[in-house]
Amino acid sequence: MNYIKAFAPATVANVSCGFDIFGFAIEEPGDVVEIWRRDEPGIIIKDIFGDEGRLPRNPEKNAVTGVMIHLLKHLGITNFGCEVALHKNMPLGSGMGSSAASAVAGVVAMNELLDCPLARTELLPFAMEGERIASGSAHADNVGPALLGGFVIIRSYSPLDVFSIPVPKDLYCTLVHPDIEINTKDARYILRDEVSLKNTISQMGNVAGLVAGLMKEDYDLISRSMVDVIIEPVRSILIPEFNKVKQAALDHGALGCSISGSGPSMFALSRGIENAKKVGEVMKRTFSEAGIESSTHVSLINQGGPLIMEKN
Ligand SMILES: Nc1ncnc2c1ncn2[C@@H]1O[C@H](COP(=O)(O)OP(=O)(O)OP(=O)(O)O)[C@@H](O)[C@H]1O
Ligand SMILES: N[C@@H](CCO)C(=O)O
Repeated sequence: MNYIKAFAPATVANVSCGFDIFGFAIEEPGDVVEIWRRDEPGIIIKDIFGDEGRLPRNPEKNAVTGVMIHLLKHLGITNFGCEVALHKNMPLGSGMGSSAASAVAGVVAMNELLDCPLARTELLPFAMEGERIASGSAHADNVGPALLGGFVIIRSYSPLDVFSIPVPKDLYCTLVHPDIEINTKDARYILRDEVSLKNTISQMGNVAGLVAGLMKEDYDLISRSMVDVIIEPVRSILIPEFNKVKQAALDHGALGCSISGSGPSMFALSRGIENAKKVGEVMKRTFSEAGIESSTHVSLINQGGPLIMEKN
């Protein structure tokens, strides 16, 4: 094979109470990566579209190619050469798993170009290295769902233990991205290292409730469990109008609403597409009343993850 074009989706990490351990993928948007094999060894970034010239062109510093370098090294391949084009279809520092979508599309495309020496699940540690390049932390709650699809749980980081759980068929996500930027690195830096026993107990109850609610298709339990007493109170101060937007979503039928990843995007879960759309409209309107432009995506939970769009 000489050419591969691959897609990987945006993701919602944390899902309220599950900091660094819960995430799910949505259907659109997502990043697209193209790779062309070439005769000389070495990876070259040929083009990046949609980043306004802001992303690193050095292959080691860009998540999309950094993961390819890690994969080739692991496989002991030293004489391989290719050119890479990245189509960025989501904003940087968005909380939509922008760096993760690039990393997953990159590692999946490279694995395909090499005739799939590794199974999809085995690509996860390499995709996580893309997150380390982007934010200094190799968290898996964006790359896990972008790679595997579905609602993903990271039970343990060491050893890595990651799996998907079923979700109700009529569960929709509304993702609203206000036109501001927050870097994951900064949003992690402001978190406290210590958590009180009281908050730990609340959070554990909600984590267990959310998993059970999703698996039992119990919408009320999902709703009661979408509470984050540890991270959201600290990070929400970085998002203008957070409390108003959240309240508007809840008042209009959302099961729950919180920060997507490290923000500034906010997500809500709703039962049925009509509810999810209505929730999106009020969230957007509430941002807009404060003079903040935003974009909205309404989607089922993406069960498929990445796609090979073309190969030859
Ligand atoms: N291919 C890439 N796509 C996006 N960001 C990248 C990429 N490669 C490197 N980066 C760097 O990663 C940083 C953005 O990553 P960050 O994790 O903050 O944003 P995000 O992926 O949108 O957020 P989140 O993980 O909260 O959803 C930027 O500083 C950017 O320069
Ligand atoms: N779990 C990570 C996700 C970043 O998108 C964080 O919240 O920092």
